Amino acid sequence: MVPPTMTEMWTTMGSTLASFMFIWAIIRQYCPYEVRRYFEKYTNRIMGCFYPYIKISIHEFTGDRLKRSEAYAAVEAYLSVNSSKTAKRLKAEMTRDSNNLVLSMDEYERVTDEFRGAKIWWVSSKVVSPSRPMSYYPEQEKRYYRLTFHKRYREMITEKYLEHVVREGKEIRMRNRQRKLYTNSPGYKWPSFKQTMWSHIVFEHPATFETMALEPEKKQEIIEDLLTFSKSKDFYARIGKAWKRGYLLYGPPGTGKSTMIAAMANLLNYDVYDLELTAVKDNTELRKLLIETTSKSIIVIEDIDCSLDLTGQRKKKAEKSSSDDEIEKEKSDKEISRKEAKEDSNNSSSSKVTLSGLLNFIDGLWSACGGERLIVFTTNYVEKLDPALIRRGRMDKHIELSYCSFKGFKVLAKNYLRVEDHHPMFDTIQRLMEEEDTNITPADVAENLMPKSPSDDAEKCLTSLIQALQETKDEAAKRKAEELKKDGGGGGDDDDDEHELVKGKYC
Ligand SMILES: Nc1ncnc2c1ncn2[C@@H]1O[C@H](COP(=O)(O)OP(=O)(O)OP(=O)(O)O)[C@@H](O)[C@H]1O
Repeated sequence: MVPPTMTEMWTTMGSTLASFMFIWAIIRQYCPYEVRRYFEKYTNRIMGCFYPYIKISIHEFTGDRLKRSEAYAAVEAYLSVNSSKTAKRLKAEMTRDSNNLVLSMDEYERVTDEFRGAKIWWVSSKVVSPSRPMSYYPEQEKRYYRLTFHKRYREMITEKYLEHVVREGKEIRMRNRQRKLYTNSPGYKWPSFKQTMWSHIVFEHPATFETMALEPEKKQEIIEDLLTFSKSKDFYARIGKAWKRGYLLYGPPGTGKSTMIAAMANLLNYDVYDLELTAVKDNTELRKLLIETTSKSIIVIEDIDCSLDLTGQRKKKAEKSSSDDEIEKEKSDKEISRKEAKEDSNNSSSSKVTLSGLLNFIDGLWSACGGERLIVFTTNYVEKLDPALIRRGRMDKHIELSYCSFKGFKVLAKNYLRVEDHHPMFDTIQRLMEEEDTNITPADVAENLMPKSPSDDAEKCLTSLIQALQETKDEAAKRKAEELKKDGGGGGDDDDDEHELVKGKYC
C-alpha cells in the first residue's frame, strides 16, 4: 500500500475533526441533557488516556447554594487583575461589597498565567442545568473557573500555585472591599433577642495621617509602628504571640484621638468596630461580640474611663488597708483578674462588664481568635485607668495627643487655608502658641481656620485664630491670679473641685 502523503493526512484529519464537530454540535443542540452528560463523561475518559494535561475546576457554588464559594471569589479577584491585562472580553461589575467597578473575565474567555516556569491556562465557563419538569425554578447556570496545566507540574500547581492564587485573590478582595464601621446596638426587644449585636455602615472617614496636626517625627513613628505590625504575620507566628497590638490614645478632648483612629483605619485598610461598653450587658455578651469581629480590624473603646468602673474596684481594695495595697502591688495582673472574676460570678445576675472581663478578653479569648487586629482605648484621664489595663503587652503603645503645637498648626493651615510655607501672621501665632499658658486644642484651631462665609480669606481666619489664642492666654492668666489669691487666703485643697469640674466637662 502506498503511504499517504502529508497533504492527504491533513485532509483526512481535517475532515474527521469536522465530522466530529458536526456530530458534537448536533448532540449539543438536540440531545437531552442526560445523554449529553453521558457522552461527555465517556469522551473525557477516553481523552484522559492520551491527554497530558490536568484540569481543575473551581465552582461558584458548592453544596450549600446560598453561599458563594470563597475559593471561587478569590480566583475571580486574582484573575481580575491578571485577565484585565490580557483578556479581550471582560465584564465590569459593581458588587455590593466593593468600592469600584471590578473587572473579570467574561464567559468562555481564556487567559494564560505563568508560575515558576509553568504555564497555566484559565477559562471561565458555565454549565446550564435545565429546569426540572413541573419545577417552579427556571434553568440554573453554574459558573466555574477551570485551570489546565501539564501533568508534570501537578505537585507544584496543587501545592503552591493554588495557594498563591487564593492568597493573592483574598488580598485583592480585601483591598477592593468597602470598609465598614460597626457599632454595637441593642437587639430587638423580643425577650430572646435582647443581647446587643453589631450593625454597620460604610466607613468613609477622610482623615489621614497627612491631614493630622501632629509633630512630623511623632507621626512618622506611629505610621512605622502600624505598618510594621501589619507586615508582621510571620514574626508573630514565630514568637508564638497572637497577631494583635494595643494602642492607648490619651489627651484632652479635641486633640484628635478619634481622628487618629480613622487615620489608622485608612492607613491599614481596616474595618472599625466601635464598641460601646455601656450597652453591653455582661462579660458573656462582651465575649460574644468580640468573637464576631473579623480580621483586619480596629476594635475601639472610646473614653474607657467613662465606660467602665475601672477605679471603683481597685479603690475599694485600696481603702481596706495600706498593707493590703502593698501586697496588691506585688500580685500579678492575672491574679487580680482572677479574684475579680470570682467576685463577678458571685453577683452575676446583674453584673455589667468588668475590668476582669475585659482583661480576660484581651489576654485570653481574643488571642485565640487569630487574625490581624488592633485594639484602641481612648481616654481623657490616663491617670484614672487601672495600671493592669494599660500595662505593656495589653496596651503596647501609649500615644499622648496634646494641645496644638506650631508645627501642628502649620499642617492645619495647609489643609484649611492652603497656606503652605509662610505667612506674615505666622510669627505672632508661633509666639502665642509657644507661650506656656496658651493651650489650644487642634479642634479649636481647626474651628478658627474654617471659613465662615465665601468671602473669608486666609487673613480673616488667621486673625480669628490669633484672637482665640489671645483669649486663651488671658483666661489662663486670670485663672492663675485667682488660684494665687485663693492659696494666699488659705483656700485649702481645691484640686479635687477643679478636677471634678473638668471631669464634668470631659465625660
Ligand atoms: N490632631 C488633629 N489633627 C487634625 N484635626 C484635628 C486634630 N485634633 C482634632 N482635630 C479636629 O477636631 C475635631 C475633633 O477631634 P476628635 O474628635 O478627633 O478629638 P478627640 O480627641 O477624639 O475628642 P474627644 O476626647 O472629645 O472624643 C476633628 O473632627 C478634627 O476636625
